[in-house]
Amino acid sequence: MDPSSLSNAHECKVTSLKLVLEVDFKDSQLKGYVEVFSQILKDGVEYLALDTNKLNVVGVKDNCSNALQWKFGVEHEVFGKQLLVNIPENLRVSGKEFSARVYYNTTAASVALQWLTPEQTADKKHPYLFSQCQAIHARSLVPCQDTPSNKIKYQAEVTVAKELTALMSALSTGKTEGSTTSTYTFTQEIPVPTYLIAIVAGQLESREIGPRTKVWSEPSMVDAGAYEFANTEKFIAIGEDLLTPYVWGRYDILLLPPSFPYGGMENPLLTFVTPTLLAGDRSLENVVAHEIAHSWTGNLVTNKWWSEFFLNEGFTVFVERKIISRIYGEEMFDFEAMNGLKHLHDDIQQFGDTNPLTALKPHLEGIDPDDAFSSVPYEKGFNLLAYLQSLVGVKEFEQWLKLYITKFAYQSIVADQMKEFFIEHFTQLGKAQEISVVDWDGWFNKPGMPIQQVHFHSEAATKAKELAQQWFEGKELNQLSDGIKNFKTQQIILFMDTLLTLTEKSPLSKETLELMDSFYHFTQTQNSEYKAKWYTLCLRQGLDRIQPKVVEFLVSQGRMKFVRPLYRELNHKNSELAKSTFVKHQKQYHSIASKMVAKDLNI
Ligand SMILES: CC/C=C\C/C=C\C[C@@H](O)/C=C/C=C/C=C\[C@@H](O)CCCC(=O)O
Ligand SMILES: [Zn+2]
Repeated sequence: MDPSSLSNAHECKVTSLKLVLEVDFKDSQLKGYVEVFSQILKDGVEYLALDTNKLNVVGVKDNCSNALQWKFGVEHEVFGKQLLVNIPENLRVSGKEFSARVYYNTTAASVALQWLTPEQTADKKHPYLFSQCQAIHARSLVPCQDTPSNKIKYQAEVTVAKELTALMSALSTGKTEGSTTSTYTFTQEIPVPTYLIAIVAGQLESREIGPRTKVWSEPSMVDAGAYEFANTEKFIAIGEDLLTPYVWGRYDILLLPPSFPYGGMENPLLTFVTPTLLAGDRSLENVVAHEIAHSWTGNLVTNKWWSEFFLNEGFTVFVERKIISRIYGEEMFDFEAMNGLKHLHDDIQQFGDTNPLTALKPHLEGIDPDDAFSSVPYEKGFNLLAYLQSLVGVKEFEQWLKLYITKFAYQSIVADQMKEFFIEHFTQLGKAQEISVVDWDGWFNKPGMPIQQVHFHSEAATKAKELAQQWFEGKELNQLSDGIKNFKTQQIILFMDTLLTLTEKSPLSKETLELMDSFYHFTQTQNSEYKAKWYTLCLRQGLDRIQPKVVEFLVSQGRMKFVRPLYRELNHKNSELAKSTFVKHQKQYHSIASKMVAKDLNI
């Protein structure tokens, strides 16, 4: 049973949803109904239990428009409350089908949704709505069995003001025009977990960038997006070559307003991405490779519970790095692995290395998945796969990965199924001895850094680290003016990251930082990754002139990867400024980001 859901998919399983919703910007709510189609799995089951969170339910009817009895369960602060729909007695038989139409509206407290005023958008002309359902927020968008263990098909009819466009993580099937509104229809025929339901409504334009790909965004950003993500088709083709054919049909990208709280979200057919990826030189495109990789790992083979999240993310990081290294050279795999280890190390320090949440398979009973989120499932998960690959060989492991996708596609699985399939496959290939050294229990359940390590090697990474070491030691600094001249973006990021680690205990002088800035012009950068790291370095070393730039960055975007650590750093140096900035701008962040920053600042 999924500890993060209050639903009863094991007794009465929802098979599909039909959403009929109006996007009401005046009252900031979605309103209408959802038709819930389910199948009875257990004789005598009395209720269909759906997850809801901060939804207002108006009534429930059966498919002949007769009222059905319903009630709410007790409210849980994190998990919301059950909507219990009474199943008519004659249908309480295993194998029977039951459908219920729930009339409802979302509320201002529905966490999944962010409603932006025109002023909060890039173009400032029209309001904008977007959703973020992972991990357990779909229940604040629609009553549903909000557990990744259950996959459903969905259809939708969404009505918006005529000047706006609605899109979903589903195939667009049509648009009908009324006098002041348009109604868009969608269908998602491949069963998906509810965390992959997504909706957006706003003034949207698109540019075609490949045979199955458009970039969508507000008009002022769409050309920049089309340029930045031009390699999308190459990434999909490599994904297909590495794994199996791409089954979703289209792969479109939605470039969101700056408050989108994540780098990207793998909503099927319509990846959501942050505009902080717009570096102008495609240097942050690995996020798109990552989201594309989810088309297989996560969206086809899905973690059954959130405690198995590394099956989504660790596998996806692994495939992302395979894709990137096929284009930019094999060394990139090790380079990114080294970079990733640094982030893993930082997050484990932040949580504490005996913290149970740093285990690959944490226990999440009673825990808000947003609180458990870190780079652990991403990077420790990646390291497990890199380690397994090192035992059996690259070709053999890639072959196994294809078979893994083929075997578990369309299912939700747990780590033990992956483990058993790995052992079975390589035992059959005569590699039982090679794989007998794997400490599965240690990998899955021990907190802290990986217990069995892989040796990664990259010249490019070594150069970046050496330059950081030179600055740290402070010898012949005047000769370092060209230090990053031939560096790729990822090397500059690693250079800064290494400096951040080196200076944890022994800071650089302000003069040294100023010299570095005069050489490398980091304060002027438009690259969001450089900004985040440079500002952290300056704040830590007490270079106070950076504080206004930090505030400017904090209020110009809401990606948690940047705002959470930077608010924490600013809070150490200037708590008054951190807190007042957050309080003043809190409303412009997505509520997930706002919730997490408020916790970080103890507000
Ligand atoms: C073991 C961890 C337990 C539960 C985590 C499950 C879900 C976490 C939830 O809070 C949602 C996460 C959504 C992530 C979406 C995209 C990320 O891959 C983005 C990574 C950071 C970034 O680049 O901005
Ligand atoms: Zn991911």
